[in-house]
Amino acid sequence: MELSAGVWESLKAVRERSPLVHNITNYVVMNNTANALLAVGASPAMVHAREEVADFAVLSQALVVNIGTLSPDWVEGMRLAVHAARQARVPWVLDPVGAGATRYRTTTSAELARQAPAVIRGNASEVLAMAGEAGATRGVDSTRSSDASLEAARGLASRLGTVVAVTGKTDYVTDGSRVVAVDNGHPLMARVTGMGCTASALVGAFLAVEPDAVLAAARALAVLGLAGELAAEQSKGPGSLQLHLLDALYTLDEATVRARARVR
Ligand SMILES: Nc1ncnc2c1ncn2[C@@H]1O[C@H](COP(=O)(O)OP(=O)(O)O)[C@@H](O)[C@H]1O
Ligand SMILES: Cc1ncsc1CCOP(=O)(O)O
Ligand SMILES: [Mg+2]
Repeated sequence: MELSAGVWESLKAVRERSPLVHNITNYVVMNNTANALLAVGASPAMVHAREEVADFAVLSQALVVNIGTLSPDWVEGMRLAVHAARQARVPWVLDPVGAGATRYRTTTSAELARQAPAVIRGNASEVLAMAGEAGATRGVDSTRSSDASLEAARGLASRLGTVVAVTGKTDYVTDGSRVVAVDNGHPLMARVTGMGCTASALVGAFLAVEPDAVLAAARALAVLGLAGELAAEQSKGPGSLQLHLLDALYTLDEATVRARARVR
């Protein structure tokens, strides 16, 4: 199948099956992420207590672990959720927010990355840091282009036997040998916090309906990027972009997806 053509099939499947997506994510983005998952047709739940994460992970069709506002209790919850998800063969996504900025973020990301995530989705700085390049990260935003981290993404994917999705102007998804690029998106997206976190959450929803993790991630990123383009056409700035993005995710139709998804 031509790569862009599969985007609609997966979006349709998410809408029809409404997968339950378990998120352990950060305080900053919980609301945006849950709303984006609902808008795309999935069913979000934000569940992080150590006492319940394992039970919840096995009820879900995908787990998304985002270390954005990590603390020891939460990291323990992440470990328990990932362990349960792996046992139950529930695919899971790692978002290593701010990897490289502090030792705690870098070591926690590295530890979780060894637990067979289906996809690691990060920005260029985070992927470079996870690949071992010191000094690539300043905070949670990227200082590098996705192009500059593609080789690091390939190496990381090969080393871990996983799929790495590095986002930015162009998004790249790789398992170390295959590389799929997604050209959808808009620069205004980088001015709204939680856009990458939303990307990771949508990757979770698409993994629930598409077992090929490279395709699932690329299709999710195409949907988010295209929704971002449509939203930007109606927005004066980041505030209205956030609002219009949810409407665009909800109203995306087959003709628009087939005409404008740019996956190669
Ligand atoms: N300059 C840009 N042009 C087009 N799309 C962008 C740009 N920057 C970010 N995006 C899009 O915004 C989403 C979030 O990515 P990114 O900003 O890389 O993550 P993070 O928020 O984790 O730093 C991705 O889907 C990406 O394609
Ligand atoms: C600002 C911030 N600080 C800690 S987590 C977070 C959200 C980061 O979200 P994203 O990586 O999607 O921009
Ligand atoms: Mg991020």
